[in-house]
Amino acid sequence: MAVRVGVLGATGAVGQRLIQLLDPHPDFEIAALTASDSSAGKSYRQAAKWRVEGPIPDDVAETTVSATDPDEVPDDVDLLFSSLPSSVGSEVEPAFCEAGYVMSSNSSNARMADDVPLVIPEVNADHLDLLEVQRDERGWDGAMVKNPNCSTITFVPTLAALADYGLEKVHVATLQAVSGAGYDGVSSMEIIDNAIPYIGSEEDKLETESRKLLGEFDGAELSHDGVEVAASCNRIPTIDGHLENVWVETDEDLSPEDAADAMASYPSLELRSSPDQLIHVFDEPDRPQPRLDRSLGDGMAVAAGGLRESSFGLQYNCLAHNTIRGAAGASVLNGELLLENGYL
Ligand SMILES: NC(=O)C1=CN([C@@H]2O[C@H](COP(=O)(O)OP(=O)(O)OC[C@H]3O[C@@H](n4cnc5c(N)ncnc54)[C@H](OP(=O)(O)O)[C@@H]3O)[C@@H](O)[C@H]2O)C=CC1
Ligand SMILES: N[C@@H](CC(=O)OP(=O)(O)O)C(=O)O
Repeated sequence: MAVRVGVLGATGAVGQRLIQLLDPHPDFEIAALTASDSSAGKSYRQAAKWRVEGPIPDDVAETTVSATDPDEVPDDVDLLFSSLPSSVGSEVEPAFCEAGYVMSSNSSNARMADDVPLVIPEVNADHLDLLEVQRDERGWDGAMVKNPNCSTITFVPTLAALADYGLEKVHVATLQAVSGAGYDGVSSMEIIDNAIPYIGSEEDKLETESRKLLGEFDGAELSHDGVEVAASCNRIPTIDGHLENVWVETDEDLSPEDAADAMASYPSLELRSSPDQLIHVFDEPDRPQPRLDRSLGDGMAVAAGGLRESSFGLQYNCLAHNTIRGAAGASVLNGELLLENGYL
C-alpha cells in the first residue's frame, strides 16, 4: 500500500517539482498540500501559478490547499516533504516533527544541526541513523532529514568518488541557473546579458555542507571531514542546471584517467528514483553543458567532464539539474531511503 504523503510549500517552484515527481510515484500517494495562509482554502489550481512543463495532475489540481500547521494535516499522513522558505521552515518544521510526522526537507534551516542528518543517499546513507540520536535528544515521535543545497549536491558525489585518494583541498566555482533563485528571484533586467558574482550565503553552504556530508557517523556522533573547501558562486542566465568548475588536491597521486574511472564506477543505489548511472563522465572537453546534459538520468544524475591536470591538482567540470537532483528529487530520494530503512 502506498505511503500517504504531504507537501509543505506545495505551491512554490520546488513544491511544483515535488508534485511532478510524487504524483506518478508507486510508493507514495499525495494526501495533503500546504502553503501560506493566503493560499489556504483554495483549490491547488487556484492557489498555484503552475510553471513547470506539463499540466497539473488532475487529482492534485482540485485538492484544497491547507495552512501549514500540524493541526491542518491529516494524522494518517506518514511522510512530509518540505519546500518552505527557510525562515518559515525553521519555525514550523520542528512542530510537525514533534506532532509525530516524519519529514524529508529541502529547506536550508537546520541542515548543519548536530542531530539532523544531511543526506545524499549515494554518498552517506549511513548518516540516516542519526535520527535515533535526534529522537532521543528531542523526544520526537517524528523525525527530520535534510537534503543539501543544490550546488553542494552537484559536486559532492564527485568528491565522494575520489575520497580513497585522500581529499586535501577543494576549490569550486559555480555557474548557477536562475531557477535556483525561484521564479521571482532574479529579474530579467538583472540577468540577461549578464552574470552576477554573488549569491547570498551560498559559498558558506558549499564549504560547510560538503564537509558534513563527507564526515563519519560512529553511531553516536557525526564528525565532519577535514577537507578544506573554498567556493565562489555565480548566477548566470541559464534556466535549469548548475555547472561547476572544481580543482581537487589529494594526498595520493591522482591522474585524470584514474579520476574518470573512479567517478564512472561510483555506485548508484536501487532506490526508485536512483539513476542507473550516478556520475556520467564525458570524454569531450566541452561537456557537460546545462542545456544538453541536465536531464541525464531523468534529472537525477550528475555529469562530469574536462578532467585534466592543473597546477592545483585535478581539475574538472560537473553539472546537475538544480531543481530535480538538487532539490525536489533529492527530497524524494531521501523519502525513499526513509521508507527502505523502516522509518515509515
Ligand atoms: N528554487 C530552487 O531551485 C531551489 C529552492 N530551494 C529552497 O526550497 C525552498 C522553496 O523554494 P521555492 O520553491 O523556490 O520558493 P517559492 O517562493 O517558490 O515557494 C515557497 C512556498 O512556501 C509557501 N510559503 C511562503 N511563506 C509561507 C508561510 N509564511 N507559511 C507557510 N507557507 C509559506 C508558499 O506558499 P504561497 O504560494 O501561498 O505563498 C510556497 O508554497 C526554499 O527554502 C529554497 O531556498 C532549494 C534548492 C533549489
Ligand atoms: N541558493 C540556491 C537555491 C537554494 O534555494 O538553495 P538552498 O536550498 O540552500 O536555500 C541557488 O540560488 O541556486
